[in-house]
Amino acid sequence: MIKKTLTIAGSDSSGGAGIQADLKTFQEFGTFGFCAITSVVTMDPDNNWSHHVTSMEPALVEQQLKTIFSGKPIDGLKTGMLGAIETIEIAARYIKKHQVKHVVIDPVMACKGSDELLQPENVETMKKLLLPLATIATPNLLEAKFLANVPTISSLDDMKQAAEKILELGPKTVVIKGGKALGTDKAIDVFYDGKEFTVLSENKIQTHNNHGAGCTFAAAITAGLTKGLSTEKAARQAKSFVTAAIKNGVDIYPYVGHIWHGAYNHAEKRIIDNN
Ligand SMILES: Nc1ncnc2c1ncn2[C@@H]1O[C@H](COP(=O)(O)OP(=O)(O)O)[C@@H](O)[C@H]1O
Ligand SMILES: Cc1ncc(COP(=O)(O)O)c(C=O)c1O
Ligand SMILES: [Mg+2]
Repeated sequence: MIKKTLTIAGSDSSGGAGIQADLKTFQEFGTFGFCAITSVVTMDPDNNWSHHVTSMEPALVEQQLKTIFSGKPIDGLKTGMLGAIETIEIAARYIKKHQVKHVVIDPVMACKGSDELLQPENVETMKKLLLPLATIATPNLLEAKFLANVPTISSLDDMKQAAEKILELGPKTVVIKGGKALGTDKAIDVFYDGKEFTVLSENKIQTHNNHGAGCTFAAAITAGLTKGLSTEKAARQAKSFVTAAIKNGVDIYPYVGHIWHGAYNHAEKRIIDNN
């Protein structure tokens, strides 16, 4: 039976991140994708592409979840941008009620190129209600800094220490994405399950086309988990998948460049195969 994967996240009107990234990735993995839209992000081409988030009414998010969960069980889900605080509470309630087996919490707080938190008021609720439900949490460096409550993360050692602190918030595993932001030659992520640190490393690609990388990485982990991979294997596969997507990115807008979610299967012809 085809695996059913759900994203509870925002819509990125520019098409590269958010639910757009998640659904495209779910499709590339051969899973059946669902989405509950929490918010809509628009970018202003007349004002330096500044981002604007409009949250959905929580009651409407709940109606979406009610619809989705009235069918056969969802095998795995991810959360991304969450909109209103009440939406976080609703999402946590549905995850618990339906005992979703694989839960990936991508604690989206900001968009690339900005250190400004889009919805700072959401951070505490996300920490308290969602992280304890996570099979894996996937913060980038900025998000890890806020979750671990540390002043900076600028080395592999800092990443490991932050990972230990984030694990105390309740997720079973955490992968901190060093990505482009970490000043290393390689694109390094630190995976930690409470016992061992595993460093996931790929060549760093010199490109601006990385919009949507984090969402795609988390969606790929979600799909991999539903197909029976261990958390570490799912993260490794997601890393290869997103690296191909970054390498084959596309220039569509003058401000940010998008990754191409289909690159692993269609440009590199490597074909995800873990049915
Ligand atoms: N320029 C790059 N070259 C190779 N890998 C990258 C690059 N930028 C990001 N990555 C990888 O993409 C994934 C998403 O990371 P990142 O872009 O930091 O997340 P986010 O989009 O949430 O900020 C991680 O595996 C990271 O290491
Ligand atoms: C709806 C939405 N979710 C998430 C993100 C974060 O995207 P990324 O995968 O680049 O971290 C964005 C960025 O614009 C967004 O618009
Ligand atoms: Mg992100």
